[in-house]
Amino acid sequence: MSVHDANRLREQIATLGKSLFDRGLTMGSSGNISVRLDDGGWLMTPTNACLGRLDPARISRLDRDGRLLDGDAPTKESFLHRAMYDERPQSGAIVHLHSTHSVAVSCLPDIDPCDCIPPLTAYYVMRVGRLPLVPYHIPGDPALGDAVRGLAGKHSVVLLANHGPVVAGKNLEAAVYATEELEETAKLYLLLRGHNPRGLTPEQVAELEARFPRD
Ligand SMILES: O=C(CO)COP(=O)(O)O
Ligand SMILES: [Zn+2]
Repeated sequence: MSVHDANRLREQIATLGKSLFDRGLTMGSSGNISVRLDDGGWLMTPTNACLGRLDPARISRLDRDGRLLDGDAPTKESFLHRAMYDERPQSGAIVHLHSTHSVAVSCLPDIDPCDCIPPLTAYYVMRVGRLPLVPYHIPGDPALGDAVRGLAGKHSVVLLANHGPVVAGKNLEAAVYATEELEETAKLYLLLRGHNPRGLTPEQVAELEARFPRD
């Protein structure tokens, strides 16, 4: 990958990070973003950085073993990102946010831990699919990496209990789209609780999965 391409990815992380932050999809210095590089390494947002005010030049660049090559120290969730990439060779980017409605769902006592949100809409099925819950861990716990390993092969999106979503995509734009779709569907799910909503049928879900396979 040329320096020009790596710089373009740094700019894209900063631009999309600001877009997510400006729309209130994550607050303060919460959340982190990473992109896989051609050499097997990664760009990751620095720890304690605000996604709304990233300096592209200070974004952390790690080698394939996770060693910092340049930029500020990486997110404390770098273990989590790397575990997800290990299981998903098809994924080129990961977004983790503390998006309010998704976090709210992650705190509910009665959700199905294998499938936290029912298939309410077509785009939710197309972008997210079945959403498993990862048991609570303290942020930055390396054990969180091990906890997602078992799930990430089958699921591009997982929900960390009492914390927030982790979303992989084939590229950063795809990961951001899936994050947005999850947050809006979490909002719909909360709006509809107690209303006995009519979700998509298994046949409708199967048709979407055949026509619009997720990566
Ligand atoms: O969301 C976060 C932890 O889960 C933010 O952590 P970092 O600031 O280390 O990226
Ligand atoms: Zn977090």
